[in-house]
Amino acid sequence: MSAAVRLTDLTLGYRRHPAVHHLSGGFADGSLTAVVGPNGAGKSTLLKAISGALKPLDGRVALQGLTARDIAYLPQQAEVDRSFPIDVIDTILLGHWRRVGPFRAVGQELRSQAEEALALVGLSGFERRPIAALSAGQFQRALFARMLLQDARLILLDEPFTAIDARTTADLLAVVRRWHGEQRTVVAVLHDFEQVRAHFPETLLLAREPVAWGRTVDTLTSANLARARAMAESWDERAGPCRRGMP
Ligand SMILES: Nc1ncnc2c1ncn2[C@@H]1O[C@H](COP(=O)(O)OP(=O)(O)OP(=O)(O)O)[C@@H](O)[C@H]1O
Repeated sequence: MSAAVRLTDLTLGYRRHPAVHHLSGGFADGSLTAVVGPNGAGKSTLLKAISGALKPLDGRVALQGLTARDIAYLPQQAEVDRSFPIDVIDTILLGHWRRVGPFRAVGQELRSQAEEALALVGLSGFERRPIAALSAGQFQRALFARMLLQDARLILLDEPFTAIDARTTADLLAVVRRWHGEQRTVVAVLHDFEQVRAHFPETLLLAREPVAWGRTVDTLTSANLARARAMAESWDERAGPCRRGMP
């Protein structure tokens, strides 16, 4: 299977402090992959780089046949500002902004698609509710509805089920399965290993450097997890620029 996203000797960081070192590999087209690892392992940083929001310090992210409009990116809930005075249906319709353009009116067909997406995530009847008045789980459902409408080939989810109740998680996992069934490429940062084992066939175990990447059964072994923990214990948060590969 060809790779939708290929990473080549990728090094990422902030103000030249590396957060991900020398990562090479690919997310196969249509694959469903969990990215796991200790706190501070660089998981969110990797998703930001794939989405195009963060420029690599070194190496490259190559998107095969995909442009920015083919990517849907769900940041961690804490990074989303909900104080904006907008209701649920307009939030969902923003998922279409790239296709419709900012100045064209939203037609009835689009509105029906938005309502269908809301029904799929269990939010029918919430169309006119301001987003500030949704629970965390309802808001996450709304963001999934927006991604359904976006119709993206590559879907990046950063801790989509953190602080979300079991029922909402089950409903949103069904949406992830649907995307997988439609051969979209899905990459999700997750912390719950049981959930990963049950629902995600591929896993990248990251501890700033890749510890293992492949089938979940081969990646999430106790030896690999112990290695990732040991690597996390030796991190120096004030480490300087990465010098590996430099003369
Ligand atoms: N905007 C930023 N500016 C500076 N450093 C950052 C920034 N964002 C992340 N970092 C640092 O980069 C490293 C990796 O962070 P990242 O958030 O990617 O890890 P993570 O694996 O997603 O962690 P968690 O599981 O805690 O969410 C950490 O040392 C973090 O402090």
